[in-house]
Formats: sequence, structure tokens, C-alpha cells
Amino acid sequence: MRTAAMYDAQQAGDGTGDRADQAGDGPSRDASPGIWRHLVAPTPEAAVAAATRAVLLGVRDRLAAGADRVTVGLTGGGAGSAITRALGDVADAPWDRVDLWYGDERWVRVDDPERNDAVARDVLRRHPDGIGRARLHPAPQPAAGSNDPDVAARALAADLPDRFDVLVLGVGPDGHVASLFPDRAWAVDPAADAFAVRDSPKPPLVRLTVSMAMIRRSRRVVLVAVGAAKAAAVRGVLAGDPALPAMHATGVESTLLVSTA
Ligand SMILES: O=C1O[C@H](COP(=O)(O)O)[C@@H](O)[C@H](O)[C@H]1O
Repeated sequence: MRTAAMYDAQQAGDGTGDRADQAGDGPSRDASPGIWRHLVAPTPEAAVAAATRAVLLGVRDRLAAGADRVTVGLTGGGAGSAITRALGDVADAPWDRVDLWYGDERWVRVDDPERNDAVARDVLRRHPDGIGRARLHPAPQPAAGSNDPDVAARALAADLPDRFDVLVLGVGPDGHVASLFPDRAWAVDPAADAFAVRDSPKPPLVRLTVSMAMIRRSRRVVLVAVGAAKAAAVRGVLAGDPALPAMHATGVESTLLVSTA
């Protein structure tokens, strides 16, 4: 069985230039009214710290603007998990006014360590007086009697906020964000806020993901691309390669790409 790590290793050797013909009909980055910024961090740790600060700033700014609660989307993967752990180390944030979701989830049982939200559940449990006061909204899991990912995606869509105030998205080596992969149908249903992916090139095959439309309604998007394996994807995003989902992942107010290359 191919694992997610094997997939990443294979992707690290891939260029992205040969995908220009996959452009599809998704929205272009230029269409976004948001401000787009790229921060090159000297180390992975610095990248995680910068992304973590951006999330906290987004939470504080939203509350300062008068919101009762703040909606935050987290991401799985290496850097995403490190950001979630770093957020857990921040005790003095207004966590009791924060709702947390994941931008995508693997279609596995909630006790499976492959779940993206396994990290958040662990972090919330460890910090009951800090981030443990936030409300985590787990995506549906396969269960006896409700094993249809399409039904689950509709339930997820119904549980999602109107928009994320802050959405963190890891960038895969192939330029994927959430579970929206290049060469896959990530732009076909712009009306859906979430849908099921049944042919993920990165295991597991079946996932639930927010849509590009949902991503692009976010107030602030923080894209994180850490490590040499992501360098080609970062170059592609900077070059505006429309085949890369990450290139389209912009926020309404701002978009920050944090990378190490
Ligand atoms: O499978 C996934 O991969 C991406 C990127 O992960 P990374 O380890 O390459 O940073 C992640 O953002 C997504 O949530 C996850 O499901």
C-alpha cells in the first residue's frame, strides 16, 4: 500500500511545468481583491512561527472588529500539525471565542492516527485551560449505517461557517491545498462548500474537503510551504501557474504565503 509519505517523496522529484495544460476553468489569482504577500522564512521553525503569529493576529483582529466568535480553519500535514501544536503553546489567546475546523479530512475513523484532526484533539486535550477552550468541529467519519462520503460531505458543508476568518492551508509538493489536487476535479462544483474526493493521488483515496469557493470566501488565508520538496510548488504559485490549486487559494482580505524557499 502506498503511504502518504511515499507519495510526498515521489512528488518531491516532480516539476510542475508539465501541468500547464491542466489549467481548467478555476478563478485566477488576479481576480481576488485580496492582498497577496510572500514571506520567505530562514528555517522551518521560523515558518511555523510566522504562520502561527498570522493566525493569532487574525483571531485578535476579528475580535477587535466586534465579532463574537472567530472561525479558524486548520490544516493537516507536517507544517500544519506543527502550527496546531504551536497554537497549543499559546495560553493567553481568547480561545473560548474560537471555533476550529479542518479544511480537509481523511475518510477514516475518528480514532485513526491518519485523521488530520487527531493533532488538534491531542493539543486541545493537553491544554484544557488554553486552546482546549476552543470548540473543535470534527468532520464526519465513516460509521456503520452512514458510510457514504457524499452524505458526509453534505453534513460537513452544513456544519461549516459561512466563511473562515482565518484559514491555514498546507501546500503539497504538487501544489495541492486541502484535498484539492492538480489533475483532479477541484474546480468543477464552485457552488459546493465541501465535497468528497474519491480519487486522491495522496493516500488515503477518499477524503472530505472544503471547496475552492469556500477557501476564496475566507477573510485571511495563510498558505504554508515548508521544505525543499515544496520549492517547485512555490515557484509555480509565484509564477501564477493556474494548474496549481494553491495559486487560486486566496483570501478576501489577505493572503500570506509562508515558505522556506
Ligand atoms: O494530505 C494532506 O496534505 C497537505 C499537505 O501536507 P504536507 O505534509 O505536505 O504539508 C495538508 O495540507 C492536508 O491537510 C492533508 O490532508
